[in-house]
Amino acid sequence: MSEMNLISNEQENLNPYEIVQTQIDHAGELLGVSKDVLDILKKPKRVLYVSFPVKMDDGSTRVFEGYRSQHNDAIGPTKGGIRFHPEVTMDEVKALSMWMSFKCCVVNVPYGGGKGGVICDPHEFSEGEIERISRGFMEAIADIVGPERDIPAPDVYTTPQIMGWMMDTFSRMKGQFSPGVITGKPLILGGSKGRNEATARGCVFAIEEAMKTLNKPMEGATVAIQGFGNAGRILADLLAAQGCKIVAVSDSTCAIYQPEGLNLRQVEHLKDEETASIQDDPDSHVLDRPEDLLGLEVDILVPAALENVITLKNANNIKANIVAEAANGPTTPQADEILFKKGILVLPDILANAGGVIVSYFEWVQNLMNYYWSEEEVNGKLREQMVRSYHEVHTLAKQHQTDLRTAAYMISIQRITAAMEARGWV
Ligand SMILES: NC(=O)C1=CN([C@@H]2O[C@H](COP(=O)(O)OP(=O)(O)OC[C@H]3O[C@@H](n4cnc5c(N)ncnc54)[C@H](O)[C@@H]3O)[C@@H](O)[C@H]2O)C=CC1
Ligand SMILES: O=C(O)CCC(=O)C(=O)O
Repeated sequence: MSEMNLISNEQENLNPYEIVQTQIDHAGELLGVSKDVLDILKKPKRVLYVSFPVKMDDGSTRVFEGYRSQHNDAIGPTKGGIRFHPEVTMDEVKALSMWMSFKCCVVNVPYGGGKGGVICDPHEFSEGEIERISRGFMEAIADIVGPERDIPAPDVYTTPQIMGWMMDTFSRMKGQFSPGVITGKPLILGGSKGRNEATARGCVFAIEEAMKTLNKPMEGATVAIQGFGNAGRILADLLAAQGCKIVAVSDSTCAIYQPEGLNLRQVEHLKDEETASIQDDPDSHVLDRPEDLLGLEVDILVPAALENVITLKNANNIKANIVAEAANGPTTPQADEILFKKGILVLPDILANAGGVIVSYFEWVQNLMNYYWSEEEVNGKLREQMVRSYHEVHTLAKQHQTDLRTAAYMISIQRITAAMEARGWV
């Protein structure tokens, strides 16, 4: 990490595509891999831009834009979620697809990385409009996805129901039932038991191992979580079940804090109410600025929302012992360097949130076999894969006296390089 020497007074670069390129260069340099290899890894193989018309409820037609990026398919078909968010950009989707490649490799899932995004805020639309946007996007990308080509999944503001509509659209277009084209589906359409909780559950397994590394008990550990959706909310429940005290959570509207521990049932109930919000929780107080959650004195900090939240500006304020990145790309390279110097153990996104794609892989395998596993079997295999990967990364980081992110990239780059060599690409 010390070689990075990235801290400067210049304004920080927050472009996620350039950030992932910096991360690749840094790990590649430590590994001594050739420039040819790095040149391949630093660009996605294919990025599709699409625009598609959608009939709105008021009879008007609106044109939506989106992207699907496929980074590297040396090891297998590309894989990764689809995000519906007003701030989606092509560079963001490219970066997310690249993080997917390294994520799949570090946990030994035989996929390359892909990612998609539609520029929209689903909160503005009716259910029928969201269905038509989902079907329209799948129709627009159908030529480049498929069970053996590229397999989407849920991400920010997309749901199992959306995966179901997309699967249906693809199956109708191809004239055959194709559950393996997408994962994170409703169970009745070939979804896997445990997929909905998998990102959070995998992150808990990584946190447990990290706490053992630090000789700290889970019981009583304090936790702050930014983001209260699929990843953050389920993490709160699972960590509370391990005896952790969830003292703060936030969503896109505000952050709430209760040093004695939040009443999670109450907060969840408010989150589910159409007419209420977590800020109505009578037993906690709303932080002046939502980002103040990041600087709370807690054992475990979990960014579980969007990119670039721990930056040069606030990294020095982070007081947690562990930062567990349930979100993709929450920490910038410059912030990473500061956290490393402060002795904070960062569980990097490509490891910490890999539970989602691990169980997506299990879902795809079950779809291809048309034979389905119990939840215990899924969770047991997930635990095995997360624990083994954590220790591989941690051991390498110790050997190289570097941070876990760099070690995770080193493992992934070695594996992708071996596949590219075996295929004769380099
Ligand atoms: N869903 C999955 O299987 C996986 C998700 N991830 C990552 O986890 C992160 C969260 O995704 P999901 O939980 O799936 O999305 P989600 O749509 O279920 O939830 C997103 C949550 O973030 C909150 N949020 C949005 N903007 C925010 C802000 N500025 N500050 C605080 N909270 C904010 C929303 O209110 C919502 O509670 C993303 O980075 C995603 O890429 C990573 C691996 C797998
Ligand atoms: O489940 C998957 O295939 C990918 C989930 C995802 O988008 C991610 O890990 O960031």
